[in-house]
Amino acid sequence: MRLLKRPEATEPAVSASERRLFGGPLRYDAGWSNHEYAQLEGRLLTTLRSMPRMVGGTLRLAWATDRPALLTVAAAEAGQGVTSAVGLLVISDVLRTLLREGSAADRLHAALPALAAGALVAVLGAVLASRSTAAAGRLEPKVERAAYEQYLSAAVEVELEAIEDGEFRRLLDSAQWGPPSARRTVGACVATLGGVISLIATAGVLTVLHPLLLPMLLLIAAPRGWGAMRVAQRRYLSMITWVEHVRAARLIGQLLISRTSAPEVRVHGVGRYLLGHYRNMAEVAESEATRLAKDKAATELLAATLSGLAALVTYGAMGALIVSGRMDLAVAGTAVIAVRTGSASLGALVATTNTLHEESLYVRDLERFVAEAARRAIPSGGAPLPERLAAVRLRNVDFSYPDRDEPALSGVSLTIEAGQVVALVGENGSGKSTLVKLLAGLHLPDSGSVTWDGVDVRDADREQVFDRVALLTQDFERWPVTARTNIAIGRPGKEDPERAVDQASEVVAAARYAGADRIVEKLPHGYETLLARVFRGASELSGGQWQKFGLARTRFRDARVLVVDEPTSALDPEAEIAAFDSIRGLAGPERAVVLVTHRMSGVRFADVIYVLHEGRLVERGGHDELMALGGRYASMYAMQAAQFGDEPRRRSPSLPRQSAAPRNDGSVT
Ligand SMILES: Nc1ncnc2c1ncn2[C@@H]1O[C@H](COP(=O)(O)OP(=O)(O)OP(=O)(O)O)[C@@H](O)[C@H]1O
Repeated sequence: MRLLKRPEATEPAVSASERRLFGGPLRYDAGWSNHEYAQLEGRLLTTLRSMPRMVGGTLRLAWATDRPALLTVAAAEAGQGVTSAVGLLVISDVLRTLLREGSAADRLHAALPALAAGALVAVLGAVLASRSTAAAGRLEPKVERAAYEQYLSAAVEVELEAIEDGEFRRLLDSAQWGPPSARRTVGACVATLGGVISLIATAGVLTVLHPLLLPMLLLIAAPRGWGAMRVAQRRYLSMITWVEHVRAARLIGQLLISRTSAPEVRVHGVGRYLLGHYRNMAEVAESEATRLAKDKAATELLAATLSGLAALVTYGAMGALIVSGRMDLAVAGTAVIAVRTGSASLGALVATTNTLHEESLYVRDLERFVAEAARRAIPSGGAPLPERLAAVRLRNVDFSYPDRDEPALSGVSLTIEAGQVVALVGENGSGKSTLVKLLAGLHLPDSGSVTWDGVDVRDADREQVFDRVALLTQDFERWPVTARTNIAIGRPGKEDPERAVDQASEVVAAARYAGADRIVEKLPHGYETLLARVFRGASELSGGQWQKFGLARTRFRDARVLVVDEPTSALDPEAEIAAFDSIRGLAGPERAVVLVTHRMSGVRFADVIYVLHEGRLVERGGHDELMALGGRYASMYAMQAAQFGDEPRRRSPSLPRQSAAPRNDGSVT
């Protein structure tokens, strides 16, 4: 039986709103859309055959997290199957005793031991069910937690390049549904196991009672099973096809309530406009829900009719067998009960099998992600780096992003020495941030080398490379934690409870250094103020105030190479001057500062200035040297100075087409 025919009607109608807002149906570039194909090709046998492989991963996880709970569930479910089989045999025995000849009192008396045994078996069944529920309840959250930990730890260990790769991100996206699905898979496994065992038990008893009873049970249960499977499959297909539409409607809802859109929503009247589109899209989605409900009702009615007809045939056949003396009345009575319970459990089994299949699709995504993440993980171990830094060298470095034809860096060679303040300048997209990521070991060069005191980053223990870098990037993280932790998170390892006092004073010193102490003074709970407006009692900072916290964090990290990328973009003029002073002060005999900025005033003091243009290094030298050269740097500087009219224009502010000639190795003469 084919599980699913793809009815044309499930294709979402593109609403006028979707067309207007998104130019057509909104399709998330998400990995889970792959399931559509898995489902479309699904057939009952294929589903059943793939089941052990698909639930294997979850069961292995359950085995690893709580072996006793898993064994308890399995034993309790098997025990319940046995009790239900014994229960049926007891019923048969009781009926046989009650239907034989003799006075009612005698027959009842004779049936008492079997009745008592039946009661005992029922109690045992209930105890086993409660044991199974308790153990499964203990197991499920543990499996979800273990799966989520597996997901998160795999994600944090991969190379940055993987995180920026669209394919990998799709996998990352689809795998996030894996942990809750693993939890539900445990529940569905338990239900399926219980269903299978009780079905085997019922089938066994029926076969013992009369060989014709088992085929009869299947005849009655099959239509209901088919109906349950069909409804579940159609619901799933509809969910897959319509989820994009539902998400699009939800996206509009989020835009209406988000903080950043709030001013335009009000002033530009975007609120009423989007609300109308939301209603329009919701109505289209409701029509799909109505279609599904009608389809479900029709399927269930058809299944019930077929099942009723099968029951009629079965009971008719049983009647004929009884009349012809080929079936005992007591056996027939037991058979009626067994057929009813058996058909109900077969229907439930089909439904749980379907759930199991659905959930395990998501768990399989998680498994694929974990395997791929392991393949793309940052290698652990490697050559150690010397404790004191002498220099970091880039030699003939080429680097391209996977989805770009043009290289982001091409033949770049430069040296950063301890004690230096090195500035990287260049127009937008010239490769400054990319260079910084290579320097920090976040990306590896396609060719050429990056060496830390002679050790190639490819061979180095990357943890040691990271340990020696402090990063203050343009989009540095504004952690939703307290002011203190926002600074201390710069070096989480310093959070040793035994040196809590030291740490507190270091946080204060770092804040003072960056000028963040004056901000803290005005916060309602000082350093213990939570910085995230979304939480109750928290405070929010302005962009410039956050930059001061970023600088304080960098200072607190106290690394060998401090990289500061556009650290003053949101600062007022006074704060900017102070920030550049602080940055200059960060350099020390064993520490280098790499400054990336478009503020030419902040670059003047650098020991060496490197100018990048379209991924190539085109100029290098001190401020005076580069001004005298009259190349790209001099033009950029003159352009900014000219805006204030306080510096004589040395030349036209337009950038030169050809600046100082780069040497073959990418460095500049
Ligand atoms: N993650 C990425 N994936 C693909 N291309 C990227 C990525 N990051 C940067 N690029 C591209 O690489 C080139 C260099 O970018 P980079 O961010 O290094 O420039 P930048 O000099 O720091 O620019 P800006 O001054 O605007 O910060 C640009 O063409 C940019 O579009």
